[in-house]
Amino acid sequence: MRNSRRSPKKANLPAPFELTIDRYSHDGRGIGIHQGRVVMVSNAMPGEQVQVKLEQANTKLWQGKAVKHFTQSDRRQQPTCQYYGECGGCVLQHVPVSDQVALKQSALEDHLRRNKVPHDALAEPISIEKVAYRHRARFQVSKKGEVGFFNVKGNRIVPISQCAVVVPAINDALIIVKREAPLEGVKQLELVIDDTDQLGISVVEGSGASKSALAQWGEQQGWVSQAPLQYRSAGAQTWAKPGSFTQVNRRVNTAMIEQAKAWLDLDVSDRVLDLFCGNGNVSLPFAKNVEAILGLEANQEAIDMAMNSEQANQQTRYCVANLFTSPLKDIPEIAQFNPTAVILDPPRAGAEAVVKNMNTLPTVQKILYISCDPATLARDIAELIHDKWHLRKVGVMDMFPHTRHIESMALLEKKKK
Ligand SMILES: C[S@@+](CC[C@H](N)C(=O)[O-])C[C@H]1O[C@@H](n2cnc3c(N)ncnc32)[C@H](O)[C@@H]1O
Repeated sequence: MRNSRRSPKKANLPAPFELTIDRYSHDGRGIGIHQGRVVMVSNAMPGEQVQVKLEQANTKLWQGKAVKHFTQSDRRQQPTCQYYGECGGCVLQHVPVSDQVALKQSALEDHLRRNKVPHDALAEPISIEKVAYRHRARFQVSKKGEVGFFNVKGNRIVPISQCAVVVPAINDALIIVKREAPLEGVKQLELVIDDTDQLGISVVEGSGASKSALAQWGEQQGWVSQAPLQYRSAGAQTWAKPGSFTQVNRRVNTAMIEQAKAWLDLDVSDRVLDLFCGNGNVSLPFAKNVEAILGLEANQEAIDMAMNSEQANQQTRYCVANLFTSPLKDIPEIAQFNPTAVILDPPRAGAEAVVKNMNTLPTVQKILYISCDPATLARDIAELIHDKWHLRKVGVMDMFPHTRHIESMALLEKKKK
């Protein structure tokens, strides 16, 4: 009942109408005003005159897609992927990459403004690869055994034969998987390639039987499913098993770590606390140049991987901790550590509980925050600058070109008294 009042059923949605697009939304859709209502339109760019077919409408916001372009932006480019418009992944392909980066920057600035975070000009964005950048990809598998990605609405699988943003080796592996792999009981699978060109395969979602069947089949192809894969970024070696978190864009990952090093500017007297450390990807490259590293992370397997890195030594320690539920002061490993710098790389939910407790770590002078959601980043920075911290640098990293994802990095320094 409540739903039908807020959002009319499809049949009751207003008929298609003409709209002038004024600006981009945070996620790269076009925005126009129709009869006093904000309308967000996919596949529409500022300056364009389009016909909008509504897909959802509530009292404040209407959402739809452009089904006809009466005028087109001269910035519009022809999408190269045959699944554009259907696949929910690379929805910004009609926008040149430089404009995609600019709109991600303006989304970040808007979140900072809304959270009343003053800042200087954004840092130069990290933007490197435009296509074939993903070294790890998760594919949905339908009940009929079709392999692909979810559609734009996320309610149907679009079967695909090739993906323009994965590396060629994963596209080649995908052909073999579709042709030969035992996919019964598999709902989602991952294909990944490491920095030694070893392929990995794993079932992310599916029955127990499907996991062992696919693993066994993968091993017959010379691919791994249980053994760790090996990565090298910014001079450090890390491990991760297929199906585990790794930064998917290897070149942007290296550039991100190099930027983290340059911004933090640490020396041999520094003690680094790496929160949400995963397999140590960001902090292990600091191992030779600082006094000590302590990494905390919820996932035991990731911690085991960090401890097995070539860079792990007497001065590096990685431990399991739930950073959403345990106050920093109650985590015993931190109590004796006296960090001078904190690296924060949380999931999309951000690090609210951590930043609210940052004053329990009085020795910290610098915080480097890596974020996959500018809304929670801006919220958390606002909390910090309210207290003892200055925002020194902030900028975007185009980790996922053509998609709506926005990755950012911020550096905060403690205010001098
Ligand atoms: C964006 S990843 C970053 C990982 C790592 N810094 C890297 O670059 O590979 C976020 C990490 O936060 C971890 N995480 C999620 N929830 C957590 C929690 N409640 N406490 C601690 N770690 C958590 C995830 O397991 C994941 O490894």
